Amino acid sequence: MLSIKGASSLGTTVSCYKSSETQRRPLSSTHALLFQRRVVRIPVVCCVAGKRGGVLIDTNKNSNGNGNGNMGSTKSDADVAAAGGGQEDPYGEDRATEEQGVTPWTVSVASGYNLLRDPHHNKGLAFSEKERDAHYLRGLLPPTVVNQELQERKIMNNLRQYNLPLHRYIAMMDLQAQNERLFYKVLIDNVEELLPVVYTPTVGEACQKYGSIFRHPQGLYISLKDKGKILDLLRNWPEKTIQVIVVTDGERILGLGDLGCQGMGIPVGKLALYTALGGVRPSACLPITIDVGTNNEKLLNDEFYIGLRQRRATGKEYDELLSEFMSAVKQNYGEKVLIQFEDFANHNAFDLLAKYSKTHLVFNDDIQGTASVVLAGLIAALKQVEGTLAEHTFLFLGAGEAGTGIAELIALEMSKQTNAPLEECRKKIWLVDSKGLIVASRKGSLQHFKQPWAHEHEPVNTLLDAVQSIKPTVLIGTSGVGRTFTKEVVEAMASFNKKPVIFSLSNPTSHSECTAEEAYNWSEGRAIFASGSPFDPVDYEGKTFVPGQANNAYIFPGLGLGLVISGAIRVHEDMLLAASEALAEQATQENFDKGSIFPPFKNIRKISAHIAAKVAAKVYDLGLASRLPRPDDLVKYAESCMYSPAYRNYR
Ligand SMILES: O=C([O-])CC(=O)C(=O)O
Ligand SMILES: [Mg+2]
Repeated sequence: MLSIKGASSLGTTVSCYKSSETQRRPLSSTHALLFQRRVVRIPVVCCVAGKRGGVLIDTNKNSNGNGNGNMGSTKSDADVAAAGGGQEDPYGEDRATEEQGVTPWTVSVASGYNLLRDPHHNKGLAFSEKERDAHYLRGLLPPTVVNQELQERKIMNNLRQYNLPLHRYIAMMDLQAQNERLFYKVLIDNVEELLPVVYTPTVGEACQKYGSIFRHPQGLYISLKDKGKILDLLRNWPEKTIQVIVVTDGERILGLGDLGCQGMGIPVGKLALYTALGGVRPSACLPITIDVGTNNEKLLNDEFYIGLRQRRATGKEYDELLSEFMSAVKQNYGEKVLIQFEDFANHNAFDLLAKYSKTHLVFNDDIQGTASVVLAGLIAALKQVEGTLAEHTFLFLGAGEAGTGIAELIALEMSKQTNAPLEECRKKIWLVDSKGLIVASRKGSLQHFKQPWAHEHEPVNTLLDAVQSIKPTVLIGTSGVGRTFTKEVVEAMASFNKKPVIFSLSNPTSHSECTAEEAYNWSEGRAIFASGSPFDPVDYEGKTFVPGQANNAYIFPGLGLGLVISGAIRVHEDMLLAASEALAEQATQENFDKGSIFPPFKNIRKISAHIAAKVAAKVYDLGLASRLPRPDDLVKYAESCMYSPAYRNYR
């Protein structure tokens, strides 16, 4: 465990120890070197409670070299709660006292001008009079002192003045870079309004224009040029205790295709949600983009493009870079860091997941996260439509990561419910790709992830013909192509289903297979509809429908929190099923009455805590947890671990 040993006066040299509760030992020479390299040479002022203070900026928060600062901790839930949010206070920052020393790994004290420019500690006008005196801020701020609530009101007021969502996005990113706690406070308190800004659909536009709106670097960029040096790059990142990494290679950003290095907006956005929705500490989150080039001609010719100007590396070159990356992550952060693969193209996504799920704690959001949220939606939908999962027939438009991932999880759940073999359950599920219905006669030319879905049937070329021939009760769009659920398709669904279940999951909004309005209008208000990107409520013949958003943002923050708090070392499909059940349980009759099969996002932190608890319980049951003992009340424990964005007082 880390500790900071006090130094009582200006300029005092601080001795460095890496300590555990029972043992202290001096730093090794390598650690000392590392330490020196990063020391910001300004006088060390603080650490003794009651003396003139300072804000500790620990620029080299190294732990035990594998990022498992608190592994095996047996602190009680109450201790964790007292630490004030986040996962077990990995830096010891909330617990430093005179009795309990903590190591000053390159500790310096932010004060004055630097403090105002440090996003982790800056409070802007909310610095109190006392803090302004203690931290050399006098004169650097106008005289007024305001609280965080007023700051939040001002930000929301400003954001609402912007007509363009992209301008709101830029303003939010600027806020994150200036005052992290205020950013999260604003996002958490206004989640329904701001989710479409920091996440889909606006993040899609931001990625398309990322080069020209680029102001300051976010996340870690690893490119082909860094081959052989990835471990060094990871060590350049200022935070050492990382719990969640979201990584993309930018090849399939939402439904927008190859955006190369500009895909960085996605890991940044997803991790903002890990913190805001799931309560993982921001300092424990690391967004990464792996730049292996892009095949997007427009970007290659764009003078503002920020990535490598070359076509994508493939084959051995690609595999070797990814393999070096995965090894470096494990070496630097240990076994328990969660790596979320995001927006990789199909041809890499399935292989990466299959390869690394055996050796790392990995999860593919587009395959597994989407599957888990859609299954939750179906479990909830079946409370309104008759029949069990196995009694329904499913048709997908799109047989990529989302389509096959959802199909597989549905089949798995069906198989668990009925004890029927998985292969039999798969036969209830049909997929259409760009070449028509996936049928047995196409097997020879199908990519491996589509093959389990090639059932006996004569060839069918169009979606409409497939709908008329298969007569599905559930139609799910994961094609990435907008407006493909035409009037004829929706009307056909409504002609043989009392309540057709229709999910248009492609993102962003412009790629949705149909709009909420179309689904309700064309089905005479009978559709049970959900979409991947948000749609406004729809009035149909005097009734207002509030369409649900079947977006993986419901699942990954809670799932990740559950994995982190239990110290999981591998992801198992039962954990995804547990997450689906937990989410489905949170939808109420009131939501159903309004036409939504999902609970509102405004309750997302509570929902995430429930998901985390169910996932963690599964991790413990499967013997894959490394954080022992198992807490008695996992929901309470999950809640107690969640980061809170309220300002801290600086002594
Ligand atoms: O980001 C989202 O909204 C959902 C998602 O993962 C994708 O569409 O790739
Ligand atoms: Mg995605």
